[in-house]
Amino acid sequence: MTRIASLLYASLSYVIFLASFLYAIAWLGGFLVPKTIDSGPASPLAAAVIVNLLLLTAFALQHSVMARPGFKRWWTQFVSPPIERATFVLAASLLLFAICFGWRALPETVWQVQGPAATVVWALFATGWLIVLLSTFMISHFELFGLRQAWLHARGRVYTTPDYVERFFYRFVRHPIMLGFIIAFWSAPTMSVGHLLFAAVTTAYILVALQLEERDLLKEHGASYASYRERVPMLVPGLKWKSRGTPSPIRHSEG
Ligand SMILES: C[S@@+](CC[C@H](N)C(=O)[O-])C[C@H]1O[C@@H](n2cnc3c(N)ncnc32)[C@H](O)[C@@H]1O
Repeated sequence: MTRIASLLYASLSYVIFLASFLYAIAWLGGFLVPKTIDSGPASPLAAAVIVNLLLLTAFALQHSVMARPGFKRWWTQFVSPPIERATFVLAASLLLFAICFGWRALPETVWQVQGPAATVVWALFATGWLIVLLSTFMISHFELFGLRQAWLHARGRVYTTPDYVERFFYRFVRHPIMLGFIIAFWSAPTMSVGHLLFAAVTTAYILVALQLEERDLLKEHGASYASYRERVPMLVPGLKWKSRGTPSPIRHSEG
């Protein structure tokens, strides 16, 4: 691909990501969009669960496989490195749309909160998504979504891998993006069976995916990431929850 074509491809992939991200917020919140998590024709319980689990598994597999360094090394024999991340983002966004449109509704209510409590839950829903969005800027938003790589290539600059960061939310937890997702996924004033299935499966997937991500981060950043892992909790601010993996050779006081 030429440099300009790569940049256009990455930009298009970013626009599709933005559309899928906004759609997913409205889909989960049950507002503004034609198809939401609880809308659509009724299906038998077993069929709905199987279809929904298959959709979530496709998304999880794409994310976990395509994000691994070994896969990237193999994959970049066929896809040019400056658009590798944009291709990951495009695949993830299309699968997110597939979840939104393919999801079989299971609208029976599991729990419901009303009045001021519902307002609090909506505020948590908004806070979760805001944490996700802000956290992407605290690491590197444009790197995460593949634009920085294509931009550097278009300008003829050498690509440099960004270092891991410990600023802002990353001072309090190591995975604020995933924390934001978990808050948003569980914050539903009316929790349906389908929404509960979605929240439970995605939370379980996040906990597994974080083990894989941290294993890669440890390999890439070595002792400095091991030290960060010892000092900063994984997901819950103030709660030191040790991840499994290589213990750090460095001793640090808890803080
Ligand atoms: C979808 S982001 C999720 C980041 C993090 N797990 C979170 O929940 O905030 C995944 C990318 O973030 C990168 N990453 C994770 N922690 C990071 C940190 N502290 N600083 C910079 N990049 C980080 C990983 O290398 C990976 O490419």
